Amino acid sequence: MTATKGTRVLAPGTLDGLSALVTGAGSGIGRAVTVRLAELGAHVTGIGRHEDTLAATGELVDSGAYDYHVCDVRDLDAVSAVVADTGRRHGLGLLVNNAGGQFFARADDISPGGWRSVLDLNLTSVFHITKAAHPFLAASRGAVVNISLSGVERGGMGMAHSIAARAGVLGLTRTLALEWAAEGIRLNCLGPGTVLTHALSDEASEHVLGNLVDRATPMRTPTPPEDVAELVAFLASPAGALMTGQLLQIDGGAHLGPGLHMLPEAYR
Ligand SMILES: CCCCCCCCC/C=C/C(=O)SCCNC(=O)CCNC(=O)[C@H](O)C(C)(C)COP(=O)(O)OP(=O)(O)OC[C@H]1O[C@@H](n2cnc3c(N)ncnc32)[C@H](O)[C@@H]1OP(=O)(O)O
Ligand SMILES: NC(=O)C1=CN([C@@H]2O[C@H](COP(=O)(O)OP(=O)(O)OC[C@H]3O[C@@H](n4cnc5c(N)ncnc54)[C@H](OP(=O)(O)O)[C@@H]3O)[C@@H](O)[C@H]2O)C=CC1
Repeated sequence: MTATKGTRVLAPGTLDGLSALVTGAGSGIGRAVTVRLAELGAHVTGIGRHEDTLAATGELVDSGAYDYHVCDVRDLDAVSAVVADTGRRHGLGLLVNNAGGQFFARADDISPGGWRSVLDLNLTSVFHITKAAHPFLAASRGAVVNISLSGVERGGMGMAHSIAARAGVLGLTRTLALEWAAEGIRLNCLGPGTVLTHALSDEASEHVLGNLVDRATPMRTPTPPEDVAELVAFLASPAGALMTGQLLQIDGGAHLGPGLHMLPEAYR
């Protein structure tokens, strides 16, 4: 495995005056996105369930550039209220739907409750948050970035619920890109490959590093969260003004390889 370091290319001040809302801002990709948006001049409001991690993200950015709300994105009334509060106080030029996750299991082992839980987190919450953000995004001619998965269009073993949810998000993204285009609102999906955040640390490293990175990623490198953050910032910047309805893979070519599967036997 070769690891690349995150790369910063956008100029300081690129996002001056932007107000952004980032779900899952307390860790991993969401934290990297929050830090980079703030560095580029944005004000960021973070959402997550754990106050300690959300507060720790705040220690990485200039004071005044960040605030947060403790909220479960599956609590649709509560999260809609957070979106409205943020929009009223700061305006809203960028929504990053990043909070997400799943357990890894073959489809036969996913119960109705397990299915509902993952769909609620990765699809239903995205619909409601984005809808709540609509009036504020219309006022700012703003943008939405939905964090998806590399390979969402091809399937991934052990992730039937999550892949179905992210495929739903892709359909939602493209539909709203059409419905809201006249208001100047743009929506895109990013598909990271294997990102070595703590969320994957419970998985056997032999599988994550040996199979997902070395065997299933043509460039044999994980995706740095900072690279995902730079692409989010690009899409929010004037340079992304004509990009909408896209799924951008940022995965070292993993979508072209044998697939990212969460069942190790897929690689035997
Ligand atoms: C192409 C590919 C690209 C692949 C791209 C490259 C690799 C990608 C790797 C992706 C990495 C990430 O996304 S990392 C990101 C994020 N972090 C995570 O995913 C960890 C967080 N995960 C979670 O919190 C949970 O999985 C999740 C279900 C979403 C949380 O929901 P809840 O808190 O509601 O969970 P619970 O109440 O405990 O359980 C709800 C139901 O789910 C069932 N359930 C929970 N865990 C279960 C398990 N291991 N096996 C079976 N069933 C399970 C329970 O039995 C319940 O069902 P009933 O008993 O029937 O009611
Ligand atoms: N790591 C990887 O390899 C890849 C990850 N992704 C996706 O990127 C996104 C970020 O993942 P990553 O940074 O790796 O993992 P993390 O687990 O670090 O991030 C997930 C974040 O979402 C928040 N979150 C989870 N559930 C909820 C909820 N119900 N309400 C509010 N916030 C919630 C968590 O905060 P808290 O627990 O405090 O609520 C956490 O900050 C996810 O959608 C993931 O599926 C995509 C491709 C690959």
